[in-house]
Amino acid sequence: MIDTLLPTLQVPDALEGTLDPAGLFGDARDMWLEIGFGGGEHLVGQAGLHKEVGFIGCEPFIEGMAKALTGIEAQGLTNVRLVMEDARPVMASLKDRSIARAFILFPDPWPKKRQQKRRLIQPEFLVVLHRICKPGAKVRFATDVKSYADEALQRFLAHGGFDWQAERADDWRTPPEDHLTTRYESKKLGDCAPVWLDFIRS
Ligand SMILES: C[S@@+](CC[C@H](N)C(=O)[O-])C[C@H]1O[C@@H](n2cnc3c(N)ncnc32)[C@H](O)[C@@H]1O
Repeated sequence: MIDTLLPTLQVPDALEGTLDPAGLFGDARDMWLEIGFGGGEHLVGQAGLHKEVGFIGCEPFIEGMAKALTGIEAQGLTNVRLVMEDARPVMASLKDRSIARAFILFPDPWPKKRQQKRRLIQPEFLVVLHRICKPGAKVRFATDVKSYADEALQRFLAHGGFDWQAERADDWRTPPEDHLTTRYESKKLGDCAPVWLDFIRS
């Protein structure tokens, strides 16, 4: 059931591959997705700047959800739906080519070698991300962990359906002009300055 009154979204398993997110807002607007929005600073900030766009944010932790809801209410935003869940089943529920932009900002770094298999950016994750993104959709990945930056870049390019955005490929250490700083990013916990990888879904 999709709750259109509260800015939250429940996704039943039965919707696999069929949920058209544009329908959440009753029109054919572009839909942007943020995976692991943390406290929601970036999600809420972008939603305030782009009221014509519909946003879906996935974050399994209740503290982040509560923070984002507070921000949504404070700004009176009506263009955001939050899902308090692992993003992967949510992504699996979405229709092909239904997302115009996706953000994966400072995902859990799992820096130790034995933990790295838990990282979000896996080949099978990229298959689903590619399926749900429209051709030409922008996908932004950021991390401040060097081994994750290297691994994610290799995996995006190995997929074959994501082109590294040319102007950003020359300048991956400069925050993109349209970026809004996140809480985790400000903590500077990683082992390198943030790396910004912007891809275009081919
Ligand atoms: C390191 S924090 C970064 C949060 C935020 N993007 C920021 O930059 O402040 C990573 C976030 O991803 C969330 N997360 C981890 N696994 C996830 C998953 N499978 N789906 C959605 N969110 C996830 C965590 O709960 C956490 O809030």
